[in-house]
Amino acid sequence: MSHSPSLPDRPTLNLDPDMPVEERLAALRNHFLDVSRVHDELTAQLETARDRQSELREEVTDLQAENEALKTSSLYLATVEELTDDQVLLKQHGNNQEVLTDVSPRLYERLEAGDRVAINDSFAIQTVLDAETDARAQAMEISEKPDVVYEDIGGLETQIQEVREAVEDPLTNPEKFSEVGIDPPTGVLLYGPPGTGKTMLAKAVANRTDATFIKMAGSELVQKFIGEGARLVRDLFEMAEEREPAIIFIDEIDAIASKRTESKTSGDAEVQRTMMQLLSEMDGFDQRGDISIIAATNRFDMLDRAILRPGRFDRLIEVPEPDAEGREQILKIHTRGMMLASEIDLASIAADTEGFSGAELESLATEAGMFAIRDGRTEVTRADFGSALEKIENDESPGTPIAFY
Ligand SMILES: Nc1ncnc2c1ncn2[C@@H]1O[C@H](COP(=O)(O)OP(=O)(O)OP(=O)(O)O)[C@@H](O)[C@H]1O
Repeated sequence: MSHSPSLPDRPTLNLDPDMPVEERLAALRNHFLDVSRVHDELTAQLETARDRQSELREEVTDLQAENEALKTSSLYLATVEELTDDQVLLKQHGNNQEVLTDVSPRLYERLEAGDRVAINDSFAIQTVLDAETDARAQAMEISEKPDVVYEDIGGLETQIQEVREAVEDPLTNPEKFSEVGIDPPTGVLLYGPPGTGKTMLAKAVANRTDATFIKMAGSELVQKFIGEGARLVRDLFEMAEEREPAIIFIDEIDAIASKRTESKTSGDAEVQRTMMQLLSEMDGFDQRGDISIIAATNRFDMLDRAILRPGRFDRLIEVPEPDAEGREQILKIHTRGMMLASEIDLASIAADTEGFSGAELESLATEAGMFAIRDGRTEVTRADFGSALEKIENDESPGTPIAFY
């Protein structure tokens, strides 16, 4: 939309010195009138521009306020039920509570019944969710081809083998299963401590099978999108169907599938609904074709056993902390691109890092590299790894159960 109206023509004055005085005077008078008219026109245009400027300023202030509000708090989702003269009737998702709320004129103009909006604790509308900001897009991470390959994963040969059998084979050689007359596993659950490579395994199998990788974090389902969990789970499976072959990866599944707690708060009911939706999606799963589902958890002990029944997450794969050999392989992977001094023996660093996860070993290598940079070197030495170990040890809060030798 353009707001620059065309400028009036500049008045011209032709004075012939041979003209009689009266004619020249008349020409000058006309010119004066022309100039005054142009002046009035320009003044009017200036005023319009000023009005527009202050409108835009107001819009910026509104947007800044919206932006601040969005940054500061958790938001709840609601649907616009009805627009009254100057208020909006909303129905909050999750608890179906109906509220009448005031909105700024700018927002009011944008709203229609049926719109989904994010509201704060005092039911003020913070934003209207359109196609791009829809929770569905925000809650899921979709990647056509994740860039992790099996060779990037250290110390998990058995787990890689198991994941290949349980996920890769059903996608690439489904006849193997039909010939033997068995159903491939429905869901695979990877469990083990944080940072040990569970997400990497899921990404690598998606890379290998050219499947779309769709990740959703269980905690986000119930914390960030309050009232939306069940719908997002439904969307997740729909999205996978649209993009098959696909691998659905639900990280932190314990957030939606924990054993029931004693308390009966509305939060629990919401988590429960999300889990029920997941179970019903999985139960209707075998007609879905080329979709695999992998979940991960650090809290196997907390899981509701209902999700482990046959036909649900019926293949469990433990992804443990790496042993010394695993740590050496992981260090090898994460120092691949580094120039290591010849004195460095990764096996001995592996021996010194008992209790480290893959993610921690990766930070160790990065820290060692940082020490070399600080010292103006491109080659990384054994001493850099020593300093990195010390730094990580000091950064750990007291009582963190990581053993250093
Ligand atoms: N076995 C491994 N081999 C190589 N790198 C690893 C390994 N495990 C972890 N890493 C490194 O740590 C990072 C985090 O790993 P990943 O996200 O796969 O862990 P996770 O088990 O899914 O953790 P969380 O349970 O916290 O989600 C990886 O990007 C990788 O750089």
